[in-house]
Amino acid sequence: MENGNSLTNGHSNTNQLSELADKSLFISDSFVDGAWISTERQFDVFNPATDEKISSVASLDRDDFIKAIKSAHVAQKKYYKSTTAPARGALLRRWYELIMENKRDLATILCLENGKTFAEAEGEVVYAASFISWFADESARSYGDTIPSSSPNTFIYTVRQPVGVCGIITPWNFPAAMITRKVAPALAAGCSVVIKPPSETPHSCLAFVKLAVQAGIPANCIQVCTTKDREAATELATNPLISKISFTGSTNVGKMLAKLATGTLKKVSLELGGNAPFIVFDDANLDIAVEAAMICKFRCTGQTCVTANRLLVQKTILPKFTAALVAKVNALTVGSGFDTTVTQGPLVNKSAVAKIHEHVTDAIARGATLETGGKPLDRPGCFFAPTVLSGVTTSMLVASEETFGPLAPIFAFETEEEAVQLANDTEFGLAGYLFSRDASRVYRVAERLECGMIGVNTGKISASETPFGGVKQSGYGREGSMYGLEEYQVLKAVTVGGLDR
Ligand SMILES: NC(=O)c1ccc[n+]([C@@H]2O[C@H](COP(=O)([O-])OP(=O)(O)OC[C@H]3O[C@@H](n4cnc5c(N)ncnc54)[C@H](O)[C@@H]3O)[C@@H](O)[C@H]2O)c1
Ligand SMILES: O=CCCC(=O)O
Repeated sequence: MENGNSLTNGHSNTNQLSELADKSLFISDSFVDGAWISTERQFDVFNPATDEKISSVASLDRDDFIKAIKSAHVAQKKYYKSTTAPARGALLRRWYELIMENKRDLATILCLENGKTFAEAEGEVVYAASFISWFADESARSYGDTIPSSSPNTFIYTVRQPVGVCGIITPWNFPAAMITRKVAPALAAGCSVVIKPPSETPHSCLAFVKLAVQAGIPANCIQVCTTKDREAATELATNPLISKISFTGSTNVGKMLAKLATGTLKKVSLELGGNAPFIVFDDANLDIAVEAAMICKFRCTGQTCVTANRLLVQKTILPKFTAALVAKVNALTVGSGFDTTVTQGPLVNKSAVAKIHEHVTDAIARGATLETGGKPLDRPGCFFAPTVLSGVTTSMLVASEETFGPLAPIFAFETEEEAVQLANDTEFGLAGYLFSRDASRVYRVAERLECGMIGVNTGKISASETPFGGVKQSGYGREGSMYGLEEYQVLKAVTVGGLDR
């Protein structure tokens, strides 16, 4: 035991990989122009629970990206012309089924490279597959309009057409779901994609793509360019054959890519960082609020963009809420995600550990109280003790920066007005949460929070049917839901004149 959180030992890569039922799903090549390709230049991938090297992966250069984009451009035209929307839906349905059949292997690969617990990894595989299932159905529900014309003998209608070749760039925290949430609607719409997966976790993407090809998705319509060369990856934002770029990741990189994309006026979707407020009013059901805080804060070891970054708690219930949260945090078990007793995996790398440590040290230096945790764990891997701080104020780093780690900082507030003001005092606007049993207050506060997504009396807001996305500097565009398909489409208006009526 350390800091109240129990520890378990690491699990080696070789053991986990030898247990894959289908070993061919563990791939270290890129997939370009319908072929698996390797390169002399490679980058290494590490197991964050043990620091062991897992693999060396192909590191593509700009010319490889250009080749993939050209090939995806030719393929997209053929794919759209030769498939109906229901036929594209059927391909996605088959891909979904193959993912579910290979769920354990996919979760093993994901757990190994990302570190999240095996249960969470399996959960992510199912979550990732749910977007494919959703867009398999949505594919056929893409409607245009008929429009009464102001000119005689004229008829106007609209059609939704695929935008073209899409560049997809994703982060490591959800190595599977961030890819399927983009690729499934793109393929459903009749687009082709060139994916640049994160260099920390490329293997999940490669395994998913192998299954897509097995499902019958035309090979050149789904290309994967693994690389450590970020310059080369910017080709996705500048190449004129790319019509759309969809990015999930940090706000700085998103802004830089959006600027590059204006050069050729690409359609752009950005799912960026967050700084979610989690407001607990004194009329809330405390058990529900504490349980939600645990899910929302400590899922994926605090490395989700919708994680509760700031816990705002009404003064009257502060001692009770803090004690209940600390008790739950002390019951967490930290270690390798493959250990079934573990509830908290490692952080993704050493710099993630350094960032949370900086936030904790800064907050304590400025007067916060350490309730539990507070330091990196002295063992191999990238571990930080799950931490609760109370007495946190807006002068501290954690108030304005996304920690992206297992740190629950508690701020106190007195009035509803103050809570809303504190919650909105950030440049970000992805998710927000509020806990109250007063229906009018729920409506009022949900209306005033400057966020793209709100959880009321729940910490779970992500689902394939719910529009996912932010406002302010958390980006624009919506993923999943009935709105997700149109991000990959353009609306064409057809005016037919000279009709004989
Ligand atoms: N809003 C959302 O839906 C969402 C979801 C997950 C993560 N995120 C955010 O992502 C961040 C963490 O992920 P990260 O550290 O991987 O982010 P990141 O921006 O560093 O990287 C994201 C992706 O962009 C690539 N990349 C980085 N620099 C690039 C460049 N110059 N040119 C081209 N590609 C480049 C990376 O290799 C990776 O594939 C957090 O801020 C988190 O909030 C947001
Ligand atoms: O980290 C961001 C995505 C997580 C989610 O989809 O809930």
